Amino acid sequence: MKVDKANYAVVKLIKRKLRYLIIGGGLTLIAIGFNLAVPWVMKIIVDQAIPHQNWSLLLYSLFGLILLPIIATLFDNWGGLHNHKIGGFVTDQLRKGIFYKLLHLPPKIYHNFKTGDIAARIYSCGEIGDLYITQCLIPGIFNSLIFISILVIMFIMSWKLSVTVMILLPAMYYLSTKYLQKSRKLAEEVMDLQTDLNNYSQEFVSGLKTVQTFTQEENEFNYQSNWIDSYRKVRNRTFVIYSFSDLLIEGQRSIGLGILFAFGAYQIFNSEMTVGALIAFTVYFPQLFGALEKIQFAIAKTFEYRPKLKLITEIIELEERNDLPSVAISDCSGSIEFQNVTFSYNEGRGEVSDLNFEIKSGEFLGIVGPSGGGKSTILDLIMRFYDPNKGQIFLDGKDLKTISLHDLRNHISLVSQDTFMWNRSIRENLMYAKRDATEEELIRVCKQAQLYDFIEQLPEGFNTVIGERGIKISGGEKQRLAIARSLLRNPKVLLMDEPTSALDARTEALLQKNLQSIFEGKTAVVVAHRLATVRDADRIIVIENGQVHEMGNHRELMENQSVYYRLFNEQYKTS
Ligand SMILES: Nc1ncnc2c1ncn2[C@@H]1O[C@H](COP(=O)(O)OP(=O)(O)OP(=O)(O)O)[C@@H](O)[C@H]1O
Repeated sequence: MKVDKANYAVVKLIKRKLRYLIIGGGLTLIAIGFNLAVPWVMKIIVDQAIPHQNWSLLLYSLFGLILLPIIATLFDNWGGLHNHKIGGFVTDQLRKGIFYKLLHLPPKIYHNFKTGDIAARIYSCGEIGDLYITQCLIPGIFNSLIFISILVIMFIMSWKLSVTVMILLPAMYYLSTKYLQKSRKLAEEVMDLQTDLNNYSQEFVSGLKTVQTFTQEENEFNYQSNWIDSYRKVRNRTFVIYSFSDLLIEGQRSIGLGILFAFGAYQIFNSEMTVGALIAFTVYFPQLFGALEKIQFAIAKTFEYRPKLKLITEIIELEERNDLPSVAISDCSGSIEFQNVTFSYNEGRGEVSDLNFEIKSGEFLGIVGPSGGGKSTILDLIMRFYDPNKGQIFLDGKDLKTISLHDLRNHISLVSQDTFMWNRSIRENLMYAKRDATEEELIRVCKQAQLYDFIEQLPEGFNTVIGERGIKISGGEKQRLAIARSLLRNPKVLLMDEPTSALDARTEALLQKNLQSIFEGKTAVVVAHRLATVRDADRIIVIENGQVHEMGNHRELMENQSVYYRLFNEQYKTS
């Protein structure tokens, strides 16, 4: 079997636990030895102890017959424990590998994966380690040893009968592997369909409200039904293939045993073989077939798990950021500069181009402009979720790429449009930003974000659990919670993307009043559609089609009578 990149990753992991493999292997080999001795003892009883009425030999042999399988099982399980540890280790390492990689990948890469797809890959790690390695791969290797050992013993007992077995085996093996190839293809199909189901299930639950809003229940149900039907058909076909190979193996075994008895009897008639040897052969033969079955099973499972393993290693081997050597920054004043910055998500899509502007330390900068112009992209570039295709961004005169990512994000905090909250308590969600925050700090930031009154009314207060993605609190409360969480970090640079879009007019006005104190000593960059949010900003940048269209404070921009003036009048009229 070709060792491809995916298998190589597992081989590398197994190598790290070589001592388990050696100890487990040693113990299993001892178990194999004890097991293989059993038919030989039978031969001694039939050929020597019974004909010569040798009672002491019979007694010792009987002891052997009873004890050998028990001791073999003991060693087998002991060895199995070590193999199990290897499987567990591989599972853990693969899972940790995926989690670590996802935590460190830039969004440009992980946005290409679907949630269900990733969940399926994380689940598959357990199958690879616990099922594949412990129950297929390692037993497959040991059964190859058993297979060879039995053949050697058989040759010692009767080479003629062994040659008969050797002729039978390849023909049987060829037939079975033909079916295994078919099952490999089906396994890949089942895997693809399973991934689709995972993705769909995740989307389905999140989209239930939308389905009901647009009365699409029937269409969605039909879509699911078609999917479930095709999945069942593939599963059925897999079952038929597997059942047929079972039938094939059973048939082969029976025919083989019949031929063995016929030749064995013939050899006994010609005094070329003893009855004891034939009895031993009849015990070894099923063992030989059992070993072959397990080898076949291991090969079949290798085909089944290879695509899963490939999907896992595909994530683990993804390139992380190709950063320049970074420097730590313990303190920063918070000045930011964009120099000839051009960036696009995909070829020519979602572009911001040739951005040149400076944000002074302590300045309150507003960013406004039509939807899709590139405002959020600017914030993401400052956070280094993306890097410019051309040009540079500086923090305190240092290129962002040269600053340690950890330090950069310690000094800069982002309240994004799509705030994510864990299904945990308000306290835990807040303390996500600062693990050692005191009660006083929590209260202070919640007051600043106009959230404290709301928390005080809750029976559980800070300990209220807010549901998945914060579903149990309103959009506006979630937004204020996100602001409070960011403030807890006391960042030098505060980036806010539509921080008041979900607030009612009164709460917005209250928060607005607090902005001066919130922004004190910080550089603040606020993206807003509602121009009132940034009206008091020191400077406002108007972004249109990915470019800086105009810049100035509210009064200057109004005098300009350009895009800002138009937007302001549109809002003024509508309100
Ligand atoms: N992850 C992404 N992949 C590809 N294109 C993207 C991605 N995110 C945004 N875009 C595109 O980039 C452009 C700028 O998006 P951005 O979110 O920066 O605009 P915006 O000015 O903040 O818009 P809005 O005011 O509606 O939030 C848009 O055309 C958008 O479709």
